[in-house]
Amino acid sequence: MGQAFFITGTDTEIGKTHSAVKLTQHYQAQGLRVLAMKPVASGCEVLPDGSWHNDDVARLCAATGQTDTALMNPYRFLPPVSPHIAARQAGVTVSLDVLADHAQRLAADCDVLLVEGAGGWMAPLRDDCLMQDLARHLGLPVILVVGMRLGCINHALLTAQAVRAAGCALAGWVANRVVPNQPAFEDNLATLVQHLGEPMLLLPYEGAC
Ligand SMILES: Nc1ncnc2c1ncn2[C@@H]1O[C@H](COP(=O)(O)OP(=O)(O)OP(=O)(O)O)[C@@H](O)[C@H]1O
Ligand SMILES: C[C@H](N)[C@H](N)CCCCCC(=O)O
Ligand SMILES: [Mg+2]
Repeated sequence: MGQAFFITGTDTEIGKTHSAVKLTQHYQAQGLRVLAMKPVASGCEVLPDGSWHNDDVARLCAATGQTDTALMNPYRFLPPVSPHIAARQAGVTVSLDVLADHAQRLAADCDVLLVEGAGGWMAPLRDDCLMQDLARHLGLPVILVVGMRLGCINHALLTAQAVRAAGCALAGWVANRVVPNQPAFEDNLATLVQHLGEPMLLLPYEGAC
């Protein structure tokens, strides 16, 4: 069994999936076999042929070559809302043990497993369970994706502090440029480096990708 990481972010829609795809390519370039997991996907659609589609699942599978979406994404919900609300509306209770079982099966089959959370570190999975509880239950070191834009220093440092307070290891962070010209980008980056160390990856702004 190889390495596995839990990918969290400074917010929703700041590039966790984008970064997971880039990390996948980064490890693949080293000759490593990478698999991905999206434990809970809210914001799905049913296609005309009756199959379910979720953007994150599709992008991760395209990057890794996975086809067994039920294994890598055990819980999927239609509305694009917080997982705990989507699950409640569907009458489903998200089980950390089920997710750990899927993660173990995937990890056994690869060199690097990337598990992408939903939303940020404290996005709820149930009324009594946050994303951080899943990361801790899986026992995974955490990669923090920072969406580089105004406000991200505060969000990044709060998240890093919360990761450590939860007893999880912060394995590293990714600087993901989500806006084309962040004012004083270099100074923002230097401040994050001062507190978090050098990023694992620095991802450029790619326009609408
Ligand atoms: N470096 C980048 N340059 C340009 N666009 C980006 C970049 N990173 C992310 N985006 C875009 O921002 C949007 C959100 O990115 P992404 O889906 O990776 O976020 P996320 O954190 O995974 O969101 P969620 O919480 O829904 O899982 C997407 O449309 C994506 O293409
Ligand atoms: C639907 C969306 N794209 C994400 N997958 C879920 C974001 C959950 C955020 C919860 C919150 O912190 O308010
Ligand atoms: Mg995502």
